[in-house]
Amino acid sequence: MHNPKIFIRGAGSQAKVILEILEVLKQECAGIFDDNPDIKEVLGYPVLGRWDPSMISEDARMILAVGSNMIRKKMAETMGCEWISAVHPSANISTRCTIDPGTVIMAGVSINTCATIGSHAIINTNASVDHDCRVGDFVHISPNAALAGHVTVGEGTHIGIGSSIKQGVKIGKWSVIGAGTVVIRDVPDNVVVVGNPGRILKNNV
Ligand SMILES: CC(=O)SCCNC(=O)CCNC(=O)[C@H](O)C(C)(C)COP(=O)(O)OP(=O)(O)OC[C@H]1O[C@@H](n2cnc3c(N)ncnc32)[C@H](O)[C@@H]1OP(=O)(O)O
Repeated sequence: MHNPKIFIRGAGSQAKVILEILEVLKQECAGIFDDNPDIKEVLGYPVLGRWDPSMISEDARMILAVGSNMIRKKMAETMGCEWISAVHPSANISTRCTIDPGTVIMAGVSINTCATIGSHAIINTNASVDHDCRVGDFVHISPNAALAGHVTVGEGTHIGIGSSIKQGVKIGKWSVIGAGTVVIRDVPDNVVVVGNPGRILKNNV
C-alpha cells in the first residue's frame, strides 16, 4: 500500500520526539516547516522554511509539533491539512479507545478501555489515561500524569507533570493543572490549579 508523505510543523523539542516515534514506526518524515529561517534541520531531517501548503501533495499528512495548546489549535484551524497521529509502539492502548487525528502518544503511555482522546492532543511519556476518560482536543497530558477512571478533560487544558486526577473528576477547558497536583474536585474553565489537594491559584489563564 502507498504510504502518504508525512510532514511536521514546528522544529523544536516536540519535533525531535515525534521524529523518533516516526522512526520506530518506520514512517519517514519528508520535511519540517518552521517560521525560524535559522533552523535548517532537526535530527538530520530538513527544515523547509515557513509553512507553505503548495510544497505538499494532496495526499500528504501533517503533524503539529508545537507545545502551546492554543497555538496548535490556531494552526490546526487555519492550515486545512489532512492530519495523522503518531503513536509510539510501546504505548499500551486498549482496542476499545478512540484517538482522533493529529494526536501524539509518546512512549510508555497507557490508555485503558473505552477512553476517548480528541485531536491534536499530546499524551506525554508514561502518562496514564484510565477507563472511560474523555480527553478533549488540544489537551496536553504531561509525563507521568495519571487520570483515574471516568475523568473528563476539556479542550486545551494542560495537565502538569506527575499530577493525579481522582476518578470521575471533570476538568474544564483551557485550564492548567500544575506539576504534581492532586485534583480531587471538579475544575472550571480557564484556571490554574496547584497543590495537594489542588486549589485554584489563578483565574483567567
Ligand atoms: C516533557 C515536558 O517537559 S512536558 C512539560 C511539563 N511541565 C509541567 O507540567 C509544568 C506545569 N506548570 C507548573 O506547574 C507551573 O508552576 C504553573 C503553571 C502551575 C504556575 O506557573 P506560574 O503561573 O508561572 O506561577 P509561579 O511560578 O509564579 O508560582 C506562583 C505560586 O504558585 C506556586 N506554584 C507554582 N507551581 C506550583 C505547583 N506545581 N505546585 C505547587 N505550587 C506551585 C509557587 O511556589 C508560587 O507560590 P508563592 O507565590 O507562594 O511563591
